[in-house]
Amino acid sequence: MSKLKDTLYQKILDHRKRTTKLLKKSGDTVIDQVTVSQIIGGMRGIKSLVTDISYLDPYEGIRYRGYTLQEVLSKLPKAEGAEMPYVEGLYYLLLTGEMPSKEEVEELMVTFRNRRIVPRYVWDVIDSFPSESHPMAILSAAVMSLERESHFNVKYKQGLSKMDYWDSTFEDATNLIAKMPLIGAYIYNKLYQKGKGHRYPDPSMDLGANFAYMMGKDKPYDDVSRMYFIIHADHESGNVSAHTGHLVASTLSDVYYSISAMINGLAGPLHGLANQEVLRWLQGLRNQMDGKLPSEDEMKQYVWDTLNKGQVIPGYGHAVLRKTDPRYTVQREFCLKHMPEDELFKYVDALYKVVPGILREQGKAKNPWPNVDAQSGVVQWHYGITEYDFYTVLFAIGRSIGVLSNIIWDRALGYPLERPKSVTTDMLEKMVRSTKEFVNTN
Ligand SMILES: CC(=O)SCCNC(=O)CCNC(=O)[C@H](O)C(C)(C)COP(=O)(O)OP(=O)(O)OC[C@H]1O[C@@H](n2cnc3c(N)ncnc32)[C@H](O)[C@@H]1OP(=O)(O)O
Ligand SMILES: O=C([O-])CC(=O)C(=O)O
Repeated sequence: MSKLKDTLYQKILDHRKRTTKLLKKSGDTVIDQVTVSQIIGGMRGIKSLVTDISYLDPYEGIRYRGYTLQEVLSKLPKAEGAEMPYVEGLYYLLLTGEMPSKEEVEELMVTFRNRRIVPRYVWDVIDSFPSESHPMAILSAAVMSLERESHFNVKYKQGLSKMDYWDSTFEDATNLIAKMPLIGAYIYNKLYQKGKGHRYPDPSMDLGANFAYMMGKDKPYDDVSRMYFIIHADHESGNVSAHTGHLVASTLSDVYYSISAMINGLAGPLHGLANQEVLRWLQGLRNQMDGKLPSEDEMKQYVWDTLNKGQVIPGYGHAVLRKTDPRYTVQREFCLKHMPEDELFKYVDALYKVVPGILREQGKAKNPWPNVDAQSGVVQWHYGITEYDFYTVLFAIGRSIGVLSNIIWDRALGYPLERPKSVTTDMLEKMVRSTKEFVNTN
């Protein structure tokens, strides 16, 4: 057994006792109450999921296993001369809650390298898509086509004990994380770099550096990839992509079905696709300006015009956050260091100064501050990835690391099939009436 798997197994054994005790001794304790507006309004704020991989505080932002993003980026082991840590180390941290040593990460890097093999039929699936297809549709199909590789499915058919579900799920998850960057880069090269062909992985490189190599990008794109995959990896369990992955996996569908579903959820413009929308929207402004930087008033007018058309400002607002997203800040600091003179970055920075005030004045959005998507596309654009349809594929590669870590733990703790209850509008109205009558007669 590898060091990671062994450490994980010990953690699982300890954690099972905590979950069993909670269920046995406190199963009836009330944790939350649900209002009509929560039921009609997308279940905001209802505490109904459990995960120890990450937690999102509305004012502080995400913590992975208790560590802020700044702590994760400074404490995880790095390659010699690299600014950003190994992505592989993040997987170790998310799974075990322990900050790995360099040796532990190196062992895991070998595991990943040995699994960077994508069957030929996956390339055929990708090649068979028409060129106008969205890269997220291609990614989703490519991941789902791998379903026949699932160890979990084989073992399940052989009669697997519930206690052992996590083990083959871990193997599937690790295989998929190793393959995702190869699939992403292949899609990019097929759609946008036709003449160049596809580069096969370099076994001497870590996940981030190898992705940059397969994309045909020089330094510091290796660090950009590491930063990007790490900061997008998880955002607790209620966001659409994480929740979808968990929900589908709760039926004991394998990780390929679950991550394909996760990808489909991420592909909507209110969620992950907002990062491409930001670039599309910014290009609209740029075109209007005929190359010159807009004045503050011109910028404000563009924002108001968008709102007055009944559209949202992409990259702003959030269902949980009530402050600037720390993932925005991490990328902003990277931009200030590496590309302060970039024209689009100047647009993004100028928007930061005007959009929150306008959203406050409009008075609808509960959070007027920027989220991760407002900054991520501009970094990619700077390094030559100007095909913004591709950006959510990068998000999906990162997000799969967190969602897969969660799915392994779901299986380890025996979480059941997810199945909340729905009611009819008639029932809601009756419940409201009976509550009012109760209040009036008491
Ligand atoms: C990785 C991520 O998924 S981060 C989010 C990425 N998405 C975006 O950036 C898209 C733009 N933002 C939004 O559409 C929203 O802020 C969401 C979807 C992220 C959150 O939605 P909600 O939790 O419903 O936000 P909230 O409660 O603040 O919405 C209240 C109203 O403000 C509006 N609003 C929220 N954010 C914005 C915005 N950026 N621009 C304009 N209006 C907004 C909502 O559309 C809603 O309007 P309505 O009452 O007419 O329906
Ligand atoms: O948390 C959310 O709802 C959306 C988000 O920022 C993410 O999933 O990264």
